[in-house]
Amino acid sequence: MPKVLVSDPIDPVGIELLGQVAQVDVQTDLTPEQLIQVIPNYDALMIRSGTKVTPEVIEAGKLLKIIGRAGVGVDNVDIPSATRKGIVVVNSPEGNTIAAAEHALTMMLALSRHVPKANVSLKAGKWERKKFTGVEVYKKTLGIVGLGKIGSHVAKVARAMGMQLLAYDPFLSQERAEQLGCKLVELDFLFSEADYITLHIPKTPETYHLINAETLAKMKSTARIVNCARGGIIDEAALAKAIDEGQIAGAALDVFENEPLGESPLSAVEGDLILTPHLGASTEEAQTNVAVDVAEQIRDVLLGLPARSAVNIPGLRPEVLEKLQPYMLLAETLGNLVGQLAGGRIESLDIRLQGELANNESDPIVIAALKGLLSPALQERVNYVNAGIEAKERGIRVIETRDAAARDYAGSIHLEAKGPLETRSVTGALLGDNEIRITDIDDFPVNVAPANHMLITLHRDMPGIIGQIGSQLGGFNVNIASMQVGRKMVRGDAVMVLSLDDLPPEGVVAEINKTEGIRDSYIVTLQ
Ligand SMILES: NC(=O)c1ccc[n+]([C@@H]2O[C@H](COP(=O)([O-])OP(=O)(O)OC[C@H]3O[C@@H](n4cnc5c(N)ncnc54)[C@H](O)[C@@H]3O)[C@@H](O)[C@H]2O)c1
Ligand SMILES: O=C(O)CC[C@@H](O)C(=O)O
Repeated sequence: MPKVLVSDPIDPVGIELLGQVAQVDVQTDLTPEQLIQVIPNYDALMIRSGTKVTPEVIEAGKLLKIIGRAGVGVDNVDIPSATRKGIVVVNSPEGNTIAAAEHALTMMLALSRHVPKANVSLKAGKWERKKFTGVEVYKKTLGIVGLGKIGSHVAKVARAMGMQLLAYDPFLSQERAEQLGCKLVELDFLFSEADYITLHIPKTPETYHLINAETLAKMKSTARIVNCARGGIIDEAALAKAIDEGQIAGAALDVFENEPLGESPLSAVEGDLILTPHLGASTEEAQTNVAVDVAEQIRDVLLGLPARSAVNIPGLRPEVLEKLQPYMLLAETLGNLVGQLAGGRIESLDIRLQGELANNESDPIVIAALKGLLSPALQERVNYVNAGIEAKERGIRVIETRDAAARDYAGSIHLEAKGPLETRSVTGALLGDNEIRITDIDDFPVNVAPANHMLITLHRDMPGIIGQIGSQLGGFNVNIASMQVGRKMVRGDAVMVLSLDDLPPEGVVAEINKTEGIRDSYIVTLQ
């Protein structure tokens, strides 16, 4: 049974789900050193934002196949290291969207009405009504930085509260912003016009310290900032100074550059500053959603199935995945076949998507073809995660073309692998029940189902040659399950494809290559 380590608190429903297919160990108080010590025993790691999955953890995780982040942000996982090692990293892109958006809105309202301070005052026996006079959000301008899933929900609710909406998101269309009632503006304009600024962006090199002394200086003295996105987007020392000096009216933060917060200039702020300990996703509903979402993906990957929200392999919507999955298998089989035929060094792989496939997303098919191509050399070390990188590192140029006019099959894939000395090609299609058929080898038409063991010969079409190969295989005690010849002209060049019941012993190829008329022969293993 595979083993899963759960190193942050996860809703029991997720652990139960994983328990159906794996041994699950929950250890939520491991130090970084202890994590490195235990991780070699595990096939999967399930985390929230607490565990830091460093390059050292990934290096030590010799058996690791998947890291599941029960949440959105994967900035606590070293993705490049995981990708290089072929480890799938999955998250739950939508499970906590509502929770995080509602927390941002809660922070905005609590800040406007001094809720935390009024609560403390009242519990201290005071009745300070005038001191805690607040402001309304109605008719105020909200600047949303990042109009993705969470930002969009904030926009919908804020609009319903009567706020004017500005948004900055360089990756979003004007049309989408308008649908949400937002005016898409430049960042400086948003900073100078907004009464409230709420951040819903990832932490990237571009967004690090986006809010700093210089940008704070552009804001209104009545501006209030909410950050329920990621620590590090705000320069905390600059923010503390801006609040205490009255440069802005206040801020509410759920996330911090260092978590847990520890010693920080924020702790000493006397002005309006609300802090919560990364609670954005902490609702019962969100924790159930993310636990189930990620546990299901870990289960699937451990069972050899694809993950639906992998962050380091081409992401696919479930409906697209359902359609493309059989073609991915076809591409992988063809890649594997052409890789074995080409042998040795491959300089480029031409991938032609034909028929209905020409109008589909190609990334998953390209990745699957590369995985197949490299698997004769790399075996299980290549997978959907690292196939692209491995191909690039080997200098394999990938050329993608599309031919919607090809009509022999609904959809088919043609692969051509060029090496320094020769070029080999294969084509394949799917039949009725998504059954794979190899329909061309080196442009010779065939119609063969892939088999575990196959013998493929390039030969001259001449009387007696098929019988001779049959007898030679019989001499090696190898049983032939099926046989096909593909030729373009009588007594010209041809290919012969034999599906075999047994793996031929060493020496078969050398023996067959001695036969008159045989140009070359290959033992191929597919499936
Ligand atoms: N506090 C919490 O507990 C909590 C919970 C969930 C998510 N989050 C965080 O909230 C943030 C948003 O999550 P989401 O699910 O909405 O993500 P998302 O990917 O749906 O949206 C992010 C948006 O930011 C935009 N963006 C990227 N770079 C930008 C830039 N430089 N300037 C402006 N816009 C930029 C993208 O185009 C996208 O529209 C993430 O950082 C996530 O980790 C926090
Ligand atoms: O695990 C958590 O509670 C935080 C999750 C949140 O930051 C996220 O990015 O999904």
